[in-house]
Amino acid sequence: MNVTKVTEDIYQLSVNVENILFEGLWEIPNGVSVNSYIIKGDKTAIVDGVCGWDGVPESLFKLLGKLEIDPKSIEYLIINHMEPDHSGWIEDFKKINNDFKIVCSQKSAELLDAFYNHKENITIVKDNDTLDLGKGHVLKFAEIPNVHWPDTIVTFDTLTGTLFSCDAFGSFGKVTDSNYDDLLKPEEIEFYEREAVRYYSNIVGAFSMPTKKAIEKCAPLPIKIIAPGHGIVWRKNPSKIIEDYIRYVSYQKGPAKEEITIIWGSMYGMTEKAVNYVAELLEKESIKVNSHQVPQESWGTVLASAWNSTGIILAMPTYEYKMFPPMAAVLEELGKKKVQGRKAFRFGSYGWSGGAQKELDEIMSRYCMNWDFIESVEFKGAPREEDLRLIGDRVKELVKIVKESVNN
Ligand SMILES: Cc1cc2nc3c(=O)[nH]c(=O)nc-3n(C[C@H](O)[C@H](O)[C@H](O)COP(=O)(O)O)c2cc1C
Repeated sequence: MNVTKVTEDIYQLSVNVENILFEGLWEIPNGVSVNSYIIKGDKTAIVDGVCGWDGVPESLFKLLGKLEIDPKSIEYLIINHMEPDHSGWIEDFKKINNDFKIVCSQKSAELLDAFYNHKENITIVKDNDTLDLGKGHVLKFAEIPNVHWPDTIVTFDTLTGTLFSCDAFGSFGKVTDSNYDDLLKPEEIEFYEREAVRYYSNIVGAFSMPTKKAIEKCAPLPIKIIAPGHGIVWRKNPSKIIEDYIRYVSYQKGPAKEEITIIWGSMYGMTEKAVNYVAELLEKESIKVNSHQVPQESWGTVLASAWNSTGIILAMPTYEYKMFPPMAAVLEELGKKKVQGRKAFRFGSYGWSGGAQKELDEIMSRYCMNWDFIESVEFKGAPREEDLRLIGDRVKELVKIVKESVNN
């Protein structure tokens, strides 16, 4: 647990979570932080909570003691959204203070009842409602539904210009007590940028349109600091994470970066021979390439690369008259996350009937993915010289199309 000062009267309590699948599903090789904030006016408020506090209430007492905060003095608990990674601690919080008011959206209040059977002392807030904590800390609220739960709000401290943005502007990656952009080295900022794409594509990406609306809604606020529910706090250059998020939103429909992601699977190495040929060929082209074998690599990793990439190469054989199953699973997930408008090419081996291509076409159409494909190459058994040559020509054509579409 890290306890740090964000700015005058505002503190962050943050916990790193590791060795779990986030949402029970997404691999987080570099962990994730869950951040909570305390605002000390004449009255004290806590914004969101962190799940997984150990030894509550003792450890929490100790931490709040460090900040010279009497837990019983916390008058307001502001719930930006009810997802249990931020709200799962309410029961524990009640152990240290049972006399507090909850501030949240109408939808959060309904979820609070459903998840924790809590109905008392709730103030419902809507767009532009305010809460005066004293000492100039007037908090203003804005509803940003579906970023990423339907009940989500952001809380803005008008005195310090701090936006408590919940899941918006968040990233994966565990933090230290230097989790502020002004305290991090450029390579550490790059690390969090990679983790932000992974977080965005895995967790928020399906809600890119609501995220776009949320960014537009927050734009008029005089934001000086962005304090998200996950990842680092942006104090020196908050516009960096806003601009990054604007890019991530736009990547959903493409074009994205000048990158190609190869997603491939192979049972007996026939398709793999052609994948290796393509990988060697691409080394000579000046374009960034990510290559992921399924099912060996996780959905989350594949999705993060695909989100960033304008070009996608799919390579898989036919399996029981359909596509190699882990490829179908990954592609369905890309479809559900609405990864659209990619420039793409597919090749793969078959034994007798084929069938992979038919399922690929069905998935593309079912999820309205709108990928622009160069004609596929299928080969029986092992790829011959002429198959590899044809595949190579089409890969070069893809590189050209990707570059043109990014630079137009
Ligand atoms: C379990 C299994 C099911 C298969 N089903 C089909 C099929 O329905 N139609 C077909 O044309 N080939 C089928 N094949 C043959 C493969 O597509 C062929 O062996 C191909 O070369 C495998 O490529 P890979 O080594 O890249 O996995 C199947 C192979 C296996 C092992």
